[in-house]
Amino acid sequence: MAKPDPAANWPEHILFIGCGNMAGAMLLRWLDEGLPSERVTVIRPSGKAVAPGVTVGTSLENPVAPGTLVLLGFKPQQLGLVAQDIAPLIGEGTTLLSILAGVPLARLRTAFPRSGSIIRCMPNLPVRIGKGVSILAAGPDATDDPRGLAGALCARLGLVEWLADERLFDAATALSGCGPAFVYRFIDALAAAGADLGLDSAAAARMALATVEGAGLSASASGIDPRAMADAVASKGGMTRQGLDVLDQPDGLAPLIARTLRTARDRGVELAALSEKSS
Ligand SMILES: NC(=O)c1ccc[n+]([C@@H]2O[C@H](COP(=O)([O-])OP(=O)(O)OC[C@H]3O[C@@H](n4cnc5c(N)ncnc54)[C@H](O)[C@@H]3O)[C@@H](O)[C@H]2O)c1
Ligand code: PRO
Repeated sequence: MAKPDPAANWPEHILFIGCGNMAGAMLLRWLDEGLPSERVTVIRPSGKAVAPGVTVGTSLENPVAPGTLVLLGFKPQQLGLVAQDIAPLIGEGTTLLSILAGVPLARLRTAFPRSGSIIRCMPNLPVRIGKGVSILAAGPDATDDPRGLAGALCARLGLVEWLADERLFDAATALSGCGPAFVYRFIDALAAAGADLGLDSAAAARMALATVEGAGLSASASGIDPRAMADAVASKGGMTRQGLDVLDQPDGLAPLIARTLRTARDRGVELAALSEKSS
């Protein structure tokens, strides 16, 4: 039987424009998954190495070859300045995958008028271990192959959700793009509350992290609704219900999280405006 080709099902080339925390996590996961490193070029002002075998440069000098997937991994506020330099080098046959928070497809098309299909992607940091979430949206000018390519690449990072209505992109970003930070805050708060009750603070931090990890994994393994999972923890007449009653008060956890997501979502509109101003 023929050996599987490790280079199969990857784009001919992936060009990263900017490769910090988020794009770096995506790249390292794809390399772990078998993406041949010689197919990757990274452009970043620092010129610092990313991973063995990956070519790194400080600026884009030559036209990008058709068949290349170009991942935009810099900050939304830098769009105008970066596009001014690189857009003339990105033409037909390329696919643009943008992870820029807040920046709509229409703005990306204006910045990269000659590029092939443009797809918006909102990943989150757990992609590094294949447990991420990637939200995807494409405009009507995106053809089937680039959509399939983006979907397949993101499937290697964890859950993929396509959004039919791009207007919900900032809401989805607030939930899963920003979500890990909100969960990390919860872990911190759980640990601090335990320490406040007299536990050793390092032990409380270990317990809080393992509790959130175990709770997430068991909810996803069981497929049971989290509300029912909470009820299973709350023995009748026991301690948990008293705690849940505090969280469930009218000014408790639900309105706090709703306000958190709304505020994060609304920043997307401001980022879109800043991406307009940066040219
Ligand atoms: N951090 C996250 O969890 C997360 C999640 C989803 C999406 N994003 C998006 O990812 C993008 C990057 O965010 P980050 O948190 O990784 O920030 P970061 O600061 O870690 O990375 C930004 C990268 O852009 C590079 N850069 C700066 N100027 C550049 C230029 N002129 N040309 C090319 N590269 C340039 C920097 O060197 C750096 O590597 C943002 O658009 C953000 O909205 C981030
Ligand atoms: N990090 C990016 C931001 O904070 C987008 C989601 C997570 O804007």
